[in-house]
Amino acid sequence: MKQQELEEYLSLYFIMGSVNCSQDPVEVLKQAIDGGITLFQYREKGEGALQGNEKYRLGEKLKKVCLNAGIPFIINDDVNLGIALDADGIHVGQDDEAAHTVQQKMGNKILGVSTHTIAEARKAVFDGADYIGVGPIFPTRSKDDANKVQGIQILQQFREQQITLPMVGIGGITAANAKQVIDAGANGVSVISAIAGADNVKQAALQLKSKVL
Ligand SMILES: Cc1ncsc1CCOP(=O)(O)O
Ligand SMILES: C=C1C=NC(C)=NC1=N
Ligand SMILES: [Mg+2]
Repeated sequence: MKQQELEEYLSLYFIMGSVNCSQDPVEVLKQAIDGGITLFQYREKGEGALQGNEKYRLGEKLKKVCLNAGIPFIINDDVNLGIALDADGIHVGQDDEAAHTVQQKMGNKILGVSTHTIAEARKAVFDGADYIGVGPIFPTRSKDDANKVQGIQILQQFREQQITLPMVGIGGITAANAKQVIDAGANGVSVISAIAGADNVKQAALQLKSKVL
């Protein structure tokens, strides 16, 4: 996929698993798509997350929704699930399978890597990542083992250090702070609770979308 095309997909990158939703996850995804999300990551993780066949079956349903909407479907962490579901890409953290082996397994699928330091960002570039997730930018309650809060300056620092790879900010991003994340140099924002936890999911996505365009 061309860098320019991927940068557009990264504009409003919704991440969600059953743990993050009070409503049916399939309905939440449909409403988020109606609200204008541009990319989706299935991240089934944390207390009470689905496992095995249940995880696979929900993934299958969510992938179908993305396929119908023309939205790329990314799997978090679980490379085998990504391959089994023929996902459009995989997102891995520093403690997951190494990016370069995932690249080999997934062929020319989208490869995203979580980074928290300039060294990790440079390694992700070297390993062939297509984009990097950078954060947590603001305090977050959606990841219990999140690294320390970085603020938007980490995004500015990465650009100053000539990291030109597409990148999204993640962590505590809402309609109130999304614009600063873009102004600091991110190509888009990654969001879990501001959309998945909203009473009106479609409205929440629409509001965020208006801040990142
Ligand atoms: C997966 C992840 N990585 C860094 S913070 C985070 C959680 C983001 O969730 P929220 O958008 O609800 O703060
Ligand atoms: C931890 C993460 C960081 N960034 C992105 C985009 N996804 C993740 N799961
Ligand atoms: Mg991970």
